[in-house]
Amino acid sequence: MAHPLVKARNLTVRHGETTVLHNVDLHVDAGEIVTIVGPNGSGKSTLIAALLGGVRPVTGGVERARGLRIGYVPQRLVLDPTLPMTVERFLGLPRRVSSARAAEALERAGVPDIGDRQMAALSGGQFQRALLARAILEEPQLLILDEATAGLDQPGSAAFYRRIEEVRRDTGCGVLMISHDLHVVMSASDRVICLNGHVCCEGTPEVVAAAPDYRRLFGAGTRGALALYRHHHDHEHDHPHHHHHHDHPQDAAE
Ligand SMILES: Nc1ncnc2c1ncn2[C@@H]1O[C@H](COP(=O)(O)OP(=O)(O)OP(=O)(O)O)[C@@H](O)[C@H]1O
Repeated sequence: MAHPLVKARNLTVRHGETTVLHNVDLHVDAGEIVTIVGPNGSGKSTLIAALLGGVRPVTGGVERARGLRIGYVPQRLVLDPTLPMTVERFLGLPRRVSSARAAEALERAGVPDIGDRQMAALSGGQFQRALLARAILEEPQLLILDEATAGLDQPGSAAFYRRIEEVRRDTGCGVLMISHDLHVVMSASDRVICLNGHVCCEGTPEVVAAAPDYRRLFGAGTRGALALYRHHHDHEHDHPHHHHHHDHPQDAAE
């Protein structure tokens, strides 16, 4: 295996008395799109916080490639709606960037014309694109997105993920994201990790969609997502990889 950008090994994390993550292993290589799916409260955000270094594991650890540049798109960011701030100025926080660089990042994020708009006046989709543009400005080797399409409609989130794929293609960055949008996940990811306090199953979207643990967690959503995946990825089912742990399946469920 090539040197991963980030690698978590045997990660166990507690919040107070509750063990939120049990022995989680995960890695992301350059150029691949890895998506974490899992029910509410299954530890997805906690896992990302641990990878970013914001949460200390009880056991195990996280290795990042030396000097790794990470671009992070949060689930949401609340700005004071009365605060006047243009998109361009927002992109210059915390470090000022030239107008040319800001414009290029907006172009990459698919919203070339919003630089002079007020942040408070953006639609949900435009706002998330502005967050993506800000993450791109870091020239990340690893882009991490925590439910970046929450609140977007299906075409909006599909368009957002297409942008992510283009950024990956153009820059070669690795992408790690959390998503609840199973249809899109199944068509846009190289690898899917199904989390429920531990890694229930992982592998190509097709392998995960067929896994009993995934079906038990997501039930009816599975078939349509898989059909869509087959439609987009006909004949691209190489290197399936998939493992199971049947112990404590509901540990982290709320
Ligand atoms: N700072 C915290 N202090 C105490 N408990 C926490 C904290 N953050 C998260 N938890 C708990 O840890 C568990 C996992 O939370 P986490 O936010 O990682 O889940 P998630 O999979 O991202 O959920 P969602 O899909 O709802 O965003 C939940 O039971 C949550 O209540």
